[in-house]
Amino acid sequence: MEFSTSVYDSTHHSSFYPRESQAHGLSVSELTVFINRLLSTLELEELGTLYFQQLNALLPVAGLSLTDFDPRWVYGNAKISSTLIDLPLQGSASKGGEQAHAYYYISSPLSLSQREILFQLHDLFGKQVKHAVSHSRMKSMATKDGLTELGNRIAFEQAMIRQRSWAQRRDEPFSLLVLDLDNFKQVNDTFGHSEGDRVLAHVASRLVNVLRNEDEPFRYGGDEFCCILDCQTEQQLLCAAERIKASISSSDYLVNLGISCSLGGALYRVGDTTHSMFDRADSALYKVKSSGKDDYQAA
Ligand SMILES: Nc1nc2c(ncn2[C@@H]2O[C@H](COP(=O)(O)OP(=O)(O)OP(=O)(O)O)[C@@H](O)[C@H]2O)c(=O)[nH]1
Repeated sequence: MEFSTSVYDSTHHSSFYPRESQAHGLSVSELTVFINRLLSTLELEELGTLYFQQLNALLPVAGLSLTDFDPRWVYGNAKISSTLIDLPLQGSASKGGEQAHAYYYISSPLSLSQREILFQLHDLFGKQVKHAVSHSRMKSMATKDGLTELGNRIAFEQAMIRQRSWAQRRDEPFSLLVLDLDNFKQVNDTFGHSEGDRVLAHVASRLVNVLRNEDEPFRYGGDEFCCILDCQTEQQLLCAAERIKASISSSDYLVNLGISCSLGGALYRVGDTTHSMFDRADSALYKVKSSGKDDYQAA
């Protein structure tokens, strides 16, 4: 389509806006394509700021000046006048259940037709944002464990692929720890499933707190967790396992419920697949389980 090269230059964000002189002539479908292309280049976290940036960029289409233009994020409602425009932000994060609104304070009163155009532009952009946000939520739901908020098994497998390719390129090993709770079934059986759920969430938060930023915990399934660790020697791996075990056994809540944990670890070897590495860690875990639990081993 011609406008992709003539009206927009996609090589850089700042040059991605419609050129003002041409913007007046844009049709709604051209604007939609423009906004879609913008969104496809954005990280969703940046959307809040960009939402305003793009709307500001589109204002000239309504023949508006940006002078004394003061857009703000506001939650809740405000009175609308010809110099105050209230635009609900579709799909925006809400605070206490209230939708966020963008309020535009404009120095000179707008005509009805200008306000109408502004609303239309906002609506158009808002719809794209809404789709992008729900897409991102769905993506996150697919890779996040709802109970513990850790990455789930899919996220673990994806992270392992990234980690293995990094290890191969850099010739730097990493480690995998598999953790299984001891006596967890007893909590479910004695105190009920929801207490069991609380235990799993508690263990997850302990893992998040005890691990370094470079390390990542996942809930693999049931009462089993995996940690991908930036440990390059067996000694470092065992040290991390000890730290995790100590963190679990220092929780009065877990100890009073009779919960401890068993861990098996494996260091990356050249040619390892996720499967082969997981199998080694899991067989180390199995040895710990069969020799009395509440301990760790590396394969
Ligand atoms: N509350 C709760 N329980 C779960 C969940 N997922 C799996 N479970 C239960 O977790 C238990 C895991 O079983 P096991 O690992 O054999 O139980 P365990 O008592 O820890 O056994 P050991 O590992 O030998 O100590 C089963 O009873 C499952 O029903 C969950 O999301 N919430």
